Amino acid sequence: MKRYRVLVIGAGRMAEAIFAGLLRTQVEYVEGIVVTNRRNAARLVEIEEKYDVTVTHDWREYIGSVDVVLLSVLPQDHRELLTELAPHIRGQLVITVAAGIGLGLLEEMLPANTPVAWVMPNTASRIGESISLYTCGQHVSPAHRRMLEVIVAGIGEAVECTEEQVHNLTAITGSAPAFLYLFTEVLEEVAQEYGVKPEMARKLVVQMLFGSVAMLQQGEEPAKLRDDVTTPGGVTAAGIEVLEKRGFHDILRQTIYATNARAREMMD
Ligand SMILES: NC(=O)C1=CN([C@@H]2O[C@H](COP(=O)(O)OP(=O)(O)OC[C@H]3O[C@@H](n4cnc5c(N)ncnc54)[C@H](OP(=O)(O)O)[C@@H]3O)[C@@H](O)[C@H]2O)C=CC1
Ligand SMILES: O=C(O)[C@@H]1CCC=N1
Repeated sequence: MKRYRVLVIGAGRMAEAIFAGLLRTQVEYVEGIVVTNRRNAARLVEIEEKYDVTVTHDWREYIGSVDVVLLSVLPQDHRELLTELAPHIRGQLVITVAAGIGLGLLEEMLPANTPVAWVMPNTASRIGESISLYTCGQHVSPAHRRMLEVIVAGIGEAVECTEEQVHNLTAITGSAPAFLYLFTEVLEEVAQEYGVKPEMARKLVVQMLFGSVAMLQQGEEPAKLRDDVTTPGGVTAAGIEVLEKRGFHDILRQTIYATNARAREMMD
C-alpha cells in the first residue's frame, strides 16, 4: 500500500484539525507528517509534544521529499507563500484549504503541470466530522486523487464539487458552524436570563440541537419537522411569526452572500 509524506504549511487551528485527523484515522496511509509555521515557535513545540509529527522552521529541508504539500495559511498569505514555494515544487500535490483561493491562483503561481486541489473543510475536522468540499486542478492524476481522498477522509466526509460550487458553498459548510454556535449562544444566554444555571443551559440546548440533527440525519424533511413542532394555534407559531416578521430568511441569505462575497474578495 502506498504511504504518503505530507508537509503541512501553517500550524493553526485548521492545520491541527487536519493532521490530527490523519494521525487518528489514516496512519496506514501516512509515512510522515512535517508541520511548519511562519514564526510562532512555541506553537511548534506544543504540536511536537502532542503529536507524532516532525516540526520544522524551514520547510525547504523537507519539500523535496514529500508527496503532498498542504497549505493551511490565511488566504491573504498565499501569494507570498506560493512565490516562495514555486521553485521547490516538482510534481508534489499542492492542496490549499483557504477560503476564496480557488485553483486558478495555485495553477498560475506554481510551475506548469503542478497538480493542485482546493479543499474547504470545517472545524468539525477536529473530531473527524467535517463535511469537506473539494475540487481538483487540471493536472491531478488518479494517483493524486487517491492522496487527496486519504487527506479528506481523515477529517470526516467529503464531496467533490466544481470550483464554483466550492466558492458558493464556503459559507454553508465552512462558516455556518459559526452561525449555528451563535444561535446556540443566544439560546443559552436567554435560558440563563430565566435563572437556569450555565451548565444546565448548555445541556438543554446541546441535547435539543443533537436530537434535532439526529432527526434530520434520519432523512426527515426540515419543513415537515418544523411543522411537527408548530402545533396549530400553539406557542411555536408565535415565535416563528417573529422570525418571519423580522426577516429571518433574508437575514440568513444576506449572511451567506456576505460570507461568500468576502471569501471571493480575499484574493483581489
Ligand atoms: N477555521 C476554520 O473554520 C476554517 C479555516 N479554513 C481556512 O484555513 C486556513 C487557516 O485558517 P486557521 O487555521 O483558522 O488560521 P490560523 O490563524 O489559526 O493559522 C494560520 C497559520 O498560518 C501560518 N502561516 C502564515 N503564513 C505562513 C507562511 N508564510 N509560512 C508558514 N506558515 C504560515 C501561521 O503561522 P504563525 O502563527 O507562525 O504566523 C499560522 O500557523 C485559512 O485559509 C482559512 O480560510 C477553511 C475552512 C474552515
Ligand atoms: O472565517 C474564515 O475565514 C474561515 C473560512 C471558512 C471558515 N472559516
